[in-house]
Amino acid sequence: MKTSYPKEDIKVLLLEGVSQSAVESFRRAGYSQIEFHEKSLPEAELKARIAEAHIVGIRSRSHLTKDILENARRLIAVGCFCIGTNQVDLEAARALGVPVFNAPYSNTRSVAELVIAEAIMLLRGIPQKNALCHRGGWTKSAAGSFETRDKVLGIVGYGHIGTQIGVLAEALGMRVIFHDVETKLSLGNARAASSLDDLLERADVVTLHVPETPATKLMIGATELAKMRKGSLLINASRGTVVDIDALAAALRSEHLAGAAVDVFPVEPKGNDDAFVSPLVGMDNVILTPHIGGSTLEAQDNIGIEVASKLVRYSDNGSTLSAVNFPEVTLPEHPNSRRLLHIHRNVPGVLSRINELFSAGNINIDAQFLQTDPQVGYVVIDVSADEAQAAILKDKLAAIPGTLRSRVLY
Ligand SMILES: NC(=O)C1=CN([C@@H]2O[C@H](COP(=O)(O)OP(=O)(O)OC[C@H]3O[C@@H](n4cnc5c(N)ncnc54)[C@H](O)[C@@H]3O)[C@@H](O)[C@H]2O)C=CC1
Ligand SMILES: O=C(O)C(=O)COP(=O)(O)O
Repeated sequence: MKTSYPKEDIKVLLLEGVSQSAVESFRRAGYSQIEFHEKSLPEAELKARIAEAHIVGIRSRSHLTKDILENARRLIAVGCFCIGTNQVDLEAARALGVPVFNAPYSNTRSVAELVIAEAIMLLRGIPQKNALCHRGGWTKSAAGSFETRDKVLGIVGYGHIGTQIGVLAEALGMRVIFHDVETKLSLGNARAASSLDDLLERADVVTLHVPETPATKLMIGATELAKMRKGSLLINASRGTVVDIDALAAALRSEHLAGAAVDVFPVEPKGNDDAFVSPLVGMDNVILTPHIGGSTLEAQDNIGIEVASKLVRYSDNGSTLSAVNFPEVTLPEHPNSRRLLHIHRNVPGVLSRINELFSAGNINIDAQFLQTDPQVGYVVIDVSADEAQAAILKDKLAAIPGTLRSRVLY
């Protein structure tokens, strides 16, 4: 399918070593201009590279701020090749007419498996026993070692990952309680705690699976850690901003907590060559992992295919289904029509200007699709027009006041 840019002119910028399955998906769909970087880029370079790109693919490291997005004048869409989308200013992207896609389930299982493994390891005191053996020590003892069976697992954020962990934990015989801001269907025998405090006071292992939002920022600080049971364990594979890391270090030093497993940090190295600095470094009872909760080959492969296919679909066909910041439209193929895409500020008068344009030009509309949210309107118009007429229509659409982005698909 031909788009208003010939496919060979569409520039795809892929950062942070997204899976090769993404590169292959773009190539199979006919995209040849693919710039691939193993790492995230420093801010100035990111700004410069993204200004040239039509499609950009990132993971959790690259921060797409309002300033960077405003500079990306050619940008059609953003793909987060991960679950979290907090690294993108979604409001700014929406206001610019740029849909953002992610992979909401493809690494769920990988995070859940890691958390279950960590719960078992922490309950057995393996991190400190392992560290001691590496130093030539030997403590064969059952002191401080427990089975998971019958222990209480407290899940904070009972969404895709939290529920998956609950199911796996029950298979081990754990008792699962959870806390969420939404009312959630309990899976298996899991029970909602009456509050976050209730959960913290009852759980042997607390595991965090909330997104990064203003409400979750530092939601686990000194006060919350003090409410956890003496000798209990904390796992954080959500976002580094959720836990006050200095307060966690203090709770571990005072032995109020028996151990922790931490995958995400308030400040993370930009790439594999940069140094990792944290107050938790050197604590034998802490499992430290470099934000690899979702980093399995299976997950990355699936994410590459899933997000690339959403980006290709939007680029080729205009469908925005499952965009996280944008009016969602599922579109049929349009074999016998030219398809015009018009994204505009949702202000009075834009739609009537669009329709006037077609009636004045005596152009027959084969199909029209419209979806709006309070800020943005997305209208898709299939017309019986030849290539030249469609190009003229596209220019006229782009000149309508309030237009954010417009494209034509031939
Ligand atoms: N370590 C890693 O590599 C990975 C980390 N993640 C992180 O895990 C997070 C969760 O992922 P999913 O389970 O897929 O998301 P989800 O959206 O399915 O679940 C999040 C749950 O948290 C709840 N929640 C939101 N704010 C809350 C609050 N203030 N208090 C209590 N509950 C609250 C929501 O209602 C929802 O049920 C992601 O947003 C991402 O930041 C995700 C994948 C990999
Ligand atoms: O999926 C997520 O939200 C993650 O945190 C995983 O991020 P990553 O793709 O490993 O940088």
